[in-house]
Amino acid sequence: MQLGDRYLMPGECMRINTGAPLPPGADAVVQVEDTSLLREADGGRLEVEIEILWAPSKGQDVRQIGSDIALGERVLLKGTVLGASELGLLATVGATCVLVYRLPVVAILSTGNELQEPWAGPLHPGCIRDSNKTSLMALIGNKNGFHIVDAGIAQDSPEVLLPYLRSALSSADVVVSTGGVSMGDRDYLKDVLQADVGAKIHFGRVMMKPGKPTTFATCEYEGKKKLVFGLPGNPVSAMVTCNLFVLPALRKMAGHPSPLCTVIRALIEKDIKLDPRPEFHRVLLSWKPGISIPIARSTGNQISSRMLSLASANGLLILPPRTEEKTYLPAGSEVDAMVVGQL
Ligand SMILES: Nc1nc2c(c(=O)[nH]1)N[C@H]1C(S)=C(S)[C@@H](COP(=O)(O)OP(=O)(O)OC[C@H]3O[C@@H](n4cnc5c(N)ncnc54)[C@H](O)[C@@H]3O)O[C@H]1N2
Ligand code: MOO
Repeated sequence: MQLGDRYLMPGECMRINTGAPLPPGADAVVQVEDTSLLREADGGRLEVEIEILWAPSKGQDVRQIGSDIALGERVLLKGTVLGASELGLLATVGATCVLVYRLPVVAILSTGNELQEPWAGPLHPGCIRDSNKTSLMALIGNKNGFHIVDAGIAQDSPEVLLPYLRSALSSADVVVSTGGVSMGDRDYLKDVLQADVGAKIHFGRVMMKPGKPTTFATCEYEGKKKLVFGLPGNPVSAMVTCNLFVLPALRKMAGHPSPLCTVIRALIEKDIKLDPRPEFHRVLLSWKPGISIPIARSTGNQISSRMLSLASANGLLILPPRTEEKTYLPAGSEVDAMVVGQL
């Protein structure tokens, strides 16, 4: 008998697969393993009589029409981030064309005479490999899904920096540079931004560790508003300030309803000395059996050049500045921790 051939009468049943429509007249589904075949015909091709081993109840294993999505039900709210499940929902209802925020394009620029491309062979005297661009491209692009442009490595001179900056501004909505924002005599970024690009510097120093020289500017370029984040050159400082300033701004531009990083409470494993600046201390957060709050283990020496302090970290403890009365936090203290990696 084919589905829809005729109405099922009491005492009759039909074999169907999961998800198939219910034959007219049927009001319950019994799993095949709860039946036993009593009689067959046509050399086993026809099932004539079965026994149902457990009495079914009405409506058993039947998904009512509208039980997943009711008629007229709203499947997504405006401002929802389209993750895997949300995209699947849109596919389910055939909504293949939806209005979305355009993701910002981010140009990433390294600055410094001492920088060599990581693939450029052995280091020349006095040089180091540019690691910031790789880290930031991975964090902003691969991990957070924004469009990125490699804006190169600019030498520390206004004449070289300006064309790099112009090209970055032209190709992106947001420019993220590293280096050249502190007090050195070759730190030209702020000057070039103000004098040559007409940018407004909103802030150029922040009371935090790491990240003191973090700079934020906006400008009008080729008729469009652009954002410029001048992050410190120290590799840890660049990554921490990217998490703190750049990613929330990008999420906001992309219409994210909650652009800030997730902050949870954690217990510090050992005493931590406080710094005169509020500090973002790199830690590994993990849970011990029977304790519901995570334990924060410091990743060791916190100097802002030491990427090893960040490589294994999944959290940044938000530590208060040192005062005369409070110079350290004792082991077991509960503090806020920003989540920056897989927990
Ligand atoms: N007189 C002062 N000097 C410094 C201050 C200050 O307040 N007064 N602040 C210090 C702090 S804190 C930081 S952080 C650094 C940041 O300075 P810049 O942002 O101008 O960065 P650079 O001097 O260009 O570089 C610092 C450090 O990082 C290395 N670096 C730079 N770019 C990269 C890269 N792409 N990949 C890997 N490493 C990079 C660079 O070689 C330097 O060693 O200023 C302090 N000084
Ligand atoms: O503020 Mo800097 O980023 O500590 O080294």
